[in-house]
Amino acid sequence: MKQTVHFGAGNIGRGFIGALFSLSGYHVTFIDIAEQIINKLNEEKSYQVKLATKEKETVTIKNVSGLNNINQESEVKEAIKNATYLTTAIGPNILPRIAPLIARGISERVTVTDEKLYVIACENQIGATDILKKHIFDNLDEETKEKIEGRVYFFNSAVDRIVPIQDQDSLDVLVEPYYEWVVETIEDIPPVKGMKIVEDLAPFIERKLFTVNTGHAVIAYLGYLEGKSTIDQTLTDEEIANQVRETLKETGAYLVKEYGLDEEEHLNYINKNIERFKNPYLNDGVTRVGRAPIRKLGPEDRLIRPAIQAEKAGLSYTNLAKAIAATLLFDNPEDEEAMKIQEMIKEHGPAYVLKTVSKLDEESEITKEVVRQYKELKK
Ligand SMILES: NC(=O)c1ccc[n+]([C@@H]2O[C@H](COP(=O)([O-])OP(=O)(O)OC[C@H]3O[C@@H](n4cnc5c(N)ncnc54)[C@H](O)[C@@H]3O)[C@@H](O)[C@H]2O)c1
Ligand SMILES: O=P(O)(O)OC[C@@H](O)[C@@H](O)[C@H](O)[C@H](O)CO
Repeated sequence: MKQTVHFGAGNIGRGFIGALFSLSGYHVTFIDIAEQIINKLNEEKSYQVKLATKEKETVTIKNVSGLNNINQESEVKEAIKNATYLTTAIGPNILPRIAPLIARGISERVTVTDEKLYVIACENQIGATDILKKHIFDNLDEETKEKIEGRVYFFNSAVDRIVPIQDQDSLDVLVEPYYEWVVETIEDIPPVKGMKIVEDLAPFIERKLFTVNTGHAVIAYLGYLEGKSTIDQTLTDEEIANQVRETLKETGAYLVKEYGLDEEEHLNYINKNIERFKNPYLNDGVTRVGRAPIRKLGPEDRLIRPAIQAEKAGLSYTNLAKAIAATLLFDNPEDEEAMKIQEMIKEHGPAYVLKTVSKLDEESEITKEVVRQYKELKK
């Protein structure tokens, strides 16, 4: 049986990427640090992916097993040796931590086989596979780096499926019916059901990140401020729903200009995504969607990059500025990054966060607008 290795047996790992490989005839070895999930995968050897619809359709995912990357290094390296694909859905911040083990696995693999290995990071981050590749290469010797040529391939990708936080006692995963997985390559690679191949990922990842994730962030942060708990519940608030639409008009104007998208088609894409957010069966929490605000305020991420690009293109970014201001007010005590931001604001003020986290000049027009809106929202 064909083999694949997937790092991160969480929501997207089990509910999307691992499931697609299993349905394409692969045995999926999930690698994770969560001992409970790994044990369950090895005991139960299958799980259900349940659709968040009225009918609650389910698909059984078979041929799965698990390994712990902390205490099963030799087994993980063996799995990497035998795999056709190596994918991740672990969170962008974790990529540097798993890279040394992947590098050791690849180093051993290229001494025993010439078979091709395809590495794809499935994270909400522009160029995530490039970043993972850099960390892997930092852990390889010169000889291995040369050997990798023509044997190990790295493809960037965009991954889209809303998967909320799950009941931790079961391997089953509730997912929305919609999905899109876009992979950038010009190589002729082994088929995987549901994987869409493109030559240029930029319009796909930016369209996804700056529509789905920007829209999601607006709902999460404004919803949190209003004391809402889920995304669909927040969207019943007319004012917030309108704010989402206005913000997506701003990112849309940039995307249409930058990538020559058809305006009407893009408006349909926005509307389709707003409908996805309204799914009442997902029960997706504002704190999950708003998680890790330091990452989300990064210069290349869903809020800052479209604001910078809009400003450069002479387009409006006031609604994006409001979303950024709301992010600065996300004070969820259970979110480590939110707490760090709150401490920074307390000591140095909001402009300092934008300077250090988002790399925005304190005197920039975007910073001034965000700070103005921060003060308004705080009232
Ligand atoms: N959930 C979604 O709706 C969704 C959709 C598209 C993309 N994504 C992206 O997919 C990625 C994963 O998100 P998720 O929602 O599945 O998160 P998750 O928290 O459900 O899953 C992450 C998994 O990684 C594991 N992990 C953490 N640190 C690890 C380490 N050092 N070694 C091994 N395993 C480790 C965790 O135990 C967990 O099982 C993120 O980049 C996210 O942005 C998520
Ligand atoms: O995963 P994050 O933290 O980057 O973003 C939170 C959500 O917006 C995200 O997980 C979406 O549900 C997902 O990107 C939909 O494809």
